[in-house]
Amino acid sequence: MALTNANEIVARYFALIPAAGVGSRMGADCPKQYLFLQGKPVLQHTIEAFLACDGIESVFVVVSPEDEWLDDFVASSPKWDASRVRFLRCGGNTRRDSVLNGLHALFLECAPKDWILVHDAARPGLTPELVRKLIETIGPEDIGGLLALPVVDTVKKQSEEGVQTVSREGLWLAQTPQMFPYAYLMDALEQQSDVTDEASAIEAMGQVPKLVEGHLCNSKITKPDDLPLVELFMSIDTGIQKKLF
Ligand SMILES: Nc1ccn([C@@H]2O[C@H](COP(=O)(O)OP(=O)(O)OP(=O)(O)O)[C@@H](O)[C@H]2O)c(=O)n1
Ligand SMILES: C[C@](O)(CO)[C@H](O)COP(=O)(O)O
Repeated sequence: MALTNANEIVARYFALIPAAGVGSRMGADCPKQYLFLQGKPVLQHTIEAFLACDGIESVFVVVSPEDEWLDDFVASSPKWDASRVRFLRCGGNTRRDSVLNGLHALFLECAPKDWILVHDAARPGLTPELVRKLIETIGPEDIGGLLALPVVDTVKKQSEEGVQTVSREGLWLAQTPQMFPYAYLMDALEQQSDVTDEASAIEAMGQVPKLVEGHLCNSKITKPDDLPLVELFMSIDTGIQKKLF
């Protein structure tokens, strides 16, 4: 717990990276977080995006207890300070289970109001600028929020009745990080087991997460075609990306 000189509790920022998926839609011979982009594993890019942010106290990576690639990954990664990067072998059957198990594992490290930035390992194009933008946009009066992209294309909904055009007004595509206070997030995920992201659990508690515009460079690697797209964004000079915000 951080205290100011006046003994006031200062909320800290931690990154929690769910990296315990198998990448079934990618269909690779290893989980997609261990595939290489720009000469580095996807997971290393994601970790380093947070390490480049001074305000991030530590990065916790949740992997599967059965993960057989982690040891080689650690051996070939930079020798990160153990106080800044920690691997937690507590991944679960769903992304929500992995995140909740990770939060439980941090019970003795995090104070209730510490901010947890949950970020998909499969989003390696995250930039420090986007992390800072999220942190700076969410104030102490907010329950928290997430990076997201406003929908700019016409939206079609396909059903047994056929295809309908639905209004894009107010529609956003959720990204990550999704940033919420440690205790509130853990409580929300305890109560909501069938959610695909943290913000859904917070919404189910009657709260309104803040939507902060992200960027396509922060797209999730899900299928094989996503790899060259994300890699292309990684090759764009960061200066240009800064101008895009
Ligand atoms: N049980 C799970 C499932 C997913 N994830 C993580 O959640 C993020 C987003 O999930 P997704 O893109 O669905 O990854 P996978 O579950 O690996 O992919 P798939 O659904 O294609 O199997 C990924 O970083 C993934 O590693 C996790 O930590 N634990
Ligand atoms: C959390 C997320 O990336 C927000 O869009 C998305 O819900 C993850 O979905 P997935 O099916 O677990 O990839």
